[in-house]
Amino acid sequence: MDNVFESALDALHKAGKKGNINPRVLKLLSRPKRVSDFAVTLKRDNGDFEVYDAYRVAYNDALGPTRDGTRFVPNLSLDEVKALGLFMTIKHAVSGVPAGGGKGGIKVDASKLSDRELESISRSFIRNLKPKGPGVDVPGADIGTGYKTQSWMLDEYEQITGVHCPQAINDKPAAVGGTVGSAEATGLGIFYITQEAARDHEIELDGAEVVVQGFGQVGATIANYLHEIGSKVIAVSDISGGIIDRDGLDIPELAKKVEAGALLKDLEGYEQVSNEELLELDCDLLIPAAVQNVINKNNADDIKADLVVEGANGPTTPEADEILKEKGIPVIPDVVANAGGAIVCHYERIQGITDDYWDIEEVEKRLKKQITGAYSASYDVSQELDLSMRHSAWVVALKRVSKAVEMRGWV
Ligand SMILES: NC(=O)c1ccc[n+]([C@@H]2O[C@H](COP(=O)([O-])OP(=O)(O)OC[C@H]3O[C@@H](n4cnc5c(N)ncnc54)[C@H](O)[C@@H]3O)[C@@H](O)[C@H]2O)c1
Repeated sequence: MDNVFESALDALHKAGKKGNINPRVLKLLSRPKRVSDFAVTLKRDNGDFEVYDAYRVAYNDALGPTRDGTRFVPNLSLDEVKALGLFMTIKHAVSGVPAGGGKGGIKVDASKLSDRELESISRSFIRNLKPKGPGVDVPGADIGTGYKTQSWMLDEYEQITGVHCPQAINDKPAAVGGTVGSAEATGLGIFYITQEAARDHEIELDGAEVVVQGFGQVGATIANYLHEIGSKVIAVSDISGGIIDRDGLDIPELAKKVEAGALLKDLEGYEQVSNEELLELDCDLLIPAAVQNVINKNNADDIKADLVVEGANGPTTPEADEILKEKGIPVIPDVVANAGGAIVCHYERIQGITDDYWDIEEVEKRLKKQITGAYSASYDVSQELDLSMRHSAWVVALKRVSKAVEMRGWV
């Protein structure tokens, strides 16, 4: 299935059937509630003029205001934004976050823009979106956006309304009303989930052999947490390729080199491994934390890990999911495993609304309780209905959305 939105709908209907979800709710969830499709213009530094496609999708808001990321990427499509809006609806629902799913973005290569140009399109995105505020829709960050763009978006929103309102935009730095712990939230959430899953599948993490694909914000963070508790991270990779050491890599040392700008393939003194070979290594735990569709029908049969925890969004295709299930390899799905960022965005909102800012211990304590709660709810349903964790996570989420939709009398 090539169309990303069709694949998302396929997942929706499969889970809906397995979970016996009200067909009217599935019908309602088969398209977004609201789509904004608009233009963002830019006067380039060199005098050129550009018009970019921009979108914001409010997928479903039965559980609360729509929330989540804004993607600045050159190949953005409305179907991709719709699919991501549905995924966020599921991720918030399974995590117990009182929010609906939203997503948006601009079809632009942000890496080719100067800071002034990036500021201009970030502000223009907010002006042209005409956001209705934190009770309706809250844009956060995603690929190509981050602290800088979110600070400009917040400032633009506040300039328009004339009111300070940190809860209107997510993923801001703490200096403008963001939360501490946001940068590590996804990696830390994956760490908590990995501890739960390792216990349920009888894997001793102390000394466990771990492979991590992707050594960016998510991959390096989870590799480091596991290294700290004595796991042997035997292989890691980035877009340039991977490195392997069966005795365990020195993750803090590697992180320093990568933060300084090194690519893994250029590091001297390491045995190299390709991204494809890395996924097929014999190990206790495999964490794909880079891009989508890396475990697919071509390599799923050769995966030898005892447990897969999805750090990236959509790293396993539906066909590969079936193959891994037949092989008895449990997969902890993205909607549960990498929900830490979305959960901590919720804490960012609470802190913005109350003007009461928490310390890191408070953020981490709440994250652990909330994300492991999502894991347990999904695990219990997977045992009860004999489903994969992916299907059970969707069923848990759909039941929660369904209840809210029905109580509101929408179907
Ligand atoms: N950052 C978050 O809070 C967050 C939250 C939820 C999900 N995710 C997902 O996690 C994944 C990683 O996000 P991130 O924030 O760490 O990104 P990042 O840009 O910080 O790091 C990505 C890493 O993957 C590597 N990479 C890129 N393309 C690759 C390829 N084709 N093969 C192998 N490696 C490749 C990069 O070199 C880099 O090491 C993405 O799928 C993202 O959607 C991130």
